[in-house]
Amino acid sequence: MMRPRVGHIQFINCFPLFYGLIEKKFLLEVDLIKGNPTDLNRMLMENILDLAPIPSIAYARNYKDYILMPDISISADGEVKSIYLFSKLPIEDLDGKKIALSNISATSVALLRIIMAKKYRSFPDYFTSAPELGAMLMEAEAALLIGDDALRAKYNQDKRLYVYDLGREWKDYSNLPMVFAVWAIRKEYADKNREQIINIRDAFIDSIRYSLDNIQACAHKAAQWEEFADDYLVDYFRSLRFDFDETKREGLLKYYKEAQKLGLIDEVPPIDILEI
Ligand SMILES: C=C(O[C@@H]1C=C(C(=O)O)C=C[C@H]1O)C(=O)O
Repeated sequence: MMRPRVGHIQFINCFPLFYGLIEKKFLLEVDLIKGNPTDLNRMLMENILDLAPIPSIAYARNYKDYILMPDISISADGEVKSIYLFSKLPIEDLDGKKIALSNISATSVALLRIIMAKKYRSFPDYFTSAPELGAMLMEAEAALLIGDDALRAKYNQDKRLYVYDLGREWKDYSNLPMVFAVWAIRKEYADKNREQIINIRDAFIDSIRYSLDNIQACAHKAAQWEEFADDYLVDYFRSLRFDFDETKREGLLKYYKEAQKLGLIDEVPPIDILEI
């Protein structure tokens, strides 16, 4: 039998999922393929992967081919600490101004458009850019970074800039958590491989629990090749949410409804979760 082909987001936010797997040697039983979230979605579409974490908005665009893994997501209920708008002006003053968007983000790009339109009644002039803050701010009034780029830029924050956490902005607007990534499974694969999926789900849940129980060691390892102090990542891992409970699903549905109203997705998909 083939080993399941599982995607892995190459961001620090996924480290707690990964750390326990390394420690417990579960990695030997799956083929783990790394990439950024948008690449992983493409590989899932092309049947190079069986299941993968993907930007939550990518599920809305491909839901007919996918079913969702229960119980895991990458979410935040308030501050996310790795999705920031860095701005030269207060956010209230960005209507009609240029905003540079990280080209590795899908979910947060749409989230920013929603927040600007609904919370601030602003319609900036958006353009996509490589995720390099200095270069972005040469051309734009504000810049959106996600993942490790955002963690690094915030760690070395330029005090002249206004900084807005999009998890916080969303919570203030909707009073709900925000789901940034979901685990999508190809439907064909899900139909035939229930046992494997249960094993993978359980391994991830064990891994997250192990990582959070050993959070100092986990953060120390994640910070190994970075300039961050361990505690910066301890704090980060504690603000992320890795479950996919009722209120997360409610938050996700609300996000999809808002995205659909702004024409960012064609339809609001059902939150179709594999029953296992
Ligand atoms: C929390 C994060 O969520 C990520 C944000 C994504 C996006 O904006 O498209 C996609 C996947 C998530 O890993 C982050 O990377 O900072």
